[in-house]
Amino acid sequence: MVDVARPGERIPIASDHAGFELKERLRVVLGELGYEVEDIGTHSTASTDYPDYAHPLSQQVSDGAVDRGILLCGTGLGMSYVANRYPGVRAAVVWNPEIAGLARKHNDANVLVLPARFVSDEDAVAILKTWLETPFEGGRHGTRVNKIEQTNEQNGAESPGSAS
Ligand SMILES: O=C(CO)[C@H](O)[C@H](O)[C@H](O)COP(=O)(O)O
Repeated sequence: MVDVARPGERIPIASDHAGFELKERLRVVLGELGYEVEDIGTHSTASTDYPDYAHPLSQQVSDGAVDRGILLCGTGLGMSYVANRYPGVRAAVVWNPEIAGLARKHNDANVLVLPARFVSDEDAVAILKTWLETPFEGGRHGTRVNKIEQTNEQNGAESPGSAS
């Protein structure tokens, strides 16, 4: 589980070419909010492959080198596919501030994924601030989050077809 972001915290951010311009905007906002931004790239609008940027950021979050990270691509989907393959990563594609809050409150999302071609700069900033500042609620949600990476057997669920 991750706490709300703290001033001075190192936060990696990465995008493909479709998310580059919004990444540049959010880098400035993160700096203004007092965070240490690690820009993994990409560094232009030249066509790139999103996994090349999602993998290094997700590995850092999975390893515990950082508490959280931010990914951007056109739809957010490709970045989220990659990030959620990493143990301990809970990457949420978010397109409005309400979902940003719920991704933190209910899902303890530690990677924010923005669909850069489908959100305005204004909404993206509101989403980012909500995600950084909203605590996880724990309780029943903690029970559920803990089950994400457990197998059916560990969860005590009956395997499909096991009913006698
Ligand atoms: O999620 C994606 C791919 O699954 C992103 O939307 C990419 O940014 C998008 O596919 C890039 O498309 P392009 O036509 O190569 O610019």
